[in-house]
Amino acid sequence: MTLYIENIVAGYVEGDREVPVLRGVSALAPTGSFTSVMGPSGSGKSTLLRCASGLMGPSSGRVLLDGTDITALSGNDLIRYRRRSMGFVFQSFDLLTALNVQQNVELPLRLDGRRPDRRRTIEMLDIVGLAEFAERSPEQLSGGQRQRVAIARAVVGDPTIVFADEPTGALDINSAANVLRILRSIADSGRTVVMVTHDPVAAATSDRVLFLADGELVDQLSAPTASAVASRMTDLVSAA
Ligand SMILES: Nc1ncnc2c1ncn2[C@@H]1O[C@H](COP(=O)(O)OP(=O)(O)OP(=O)(O)O)[C@@H](O)[C@H]1O
Repeated sequence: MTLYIENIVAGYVEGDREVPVLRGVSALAPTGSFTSVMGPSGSGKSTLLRCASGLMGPSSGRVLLDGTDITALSGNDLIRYRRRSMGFVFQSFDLLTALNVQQNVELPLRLDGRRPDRRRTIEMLDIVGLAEFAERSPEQLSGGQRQRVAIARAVVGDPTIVFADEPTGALDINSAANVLRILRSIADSGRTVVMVTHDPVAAATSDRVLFLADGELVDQLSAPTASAVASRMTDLVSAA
């Protein structure tokens, strides 16, 4: 699924004034591509991801997914669209401890009124190397394992686009590498992946890096290497 963000302006209301965050951002993520979003703290990365995934409405601009303008969808249509087409992975995993691993993975399907197929759930858990953990509580898993469960949950509904907000932020180097390898393979299987990260090594697994500064897209890097990403970030932070 091709994501096209067109001239997004967005902010937050604080008291009686609107604080601007994104000041006209346009970007393209083609089908099957893996895009990273980087930038100094507070530059608007998470806000961009929220707008791109319909979690937050921009004050102007459009978000087109294969030509569908999701900013024009309302209420239930937007919820349904998000449940059918999108997968989400967050830094904090957000697994429910009252459910076991299998039930956590199946939750998005149940929320969408779909009947989970245990074979498919186990297949998803197998992809992230956790098939034998299906009956466990998330509390019995390490951080890296929890994040892999969250990825299985993100892809169980066969989304066409996956959004990840600092998916490796809470992980050690080995677990992070594992999670990045899985995200890379999700993109290689034809889904679009968009990831916010602070880590140049993580960004280097993607096809393209978008650099935000103060709510504007200031640079892009294709076929990134960790050192090229790190040097652009250093430039951005010293310019801020
Ligand atoms: N819910 C909110 N209400 C008000 N202001 C917010 C809210 N969320 C974010 N902001 C503000 O919007 C700006 C951009 O935040 P955002 O989380 O998009 O930045 P970021 O680049 O992802 O930052 P970080 O790297 O620190 O996570 C910040 O100044 C932040 O304080």
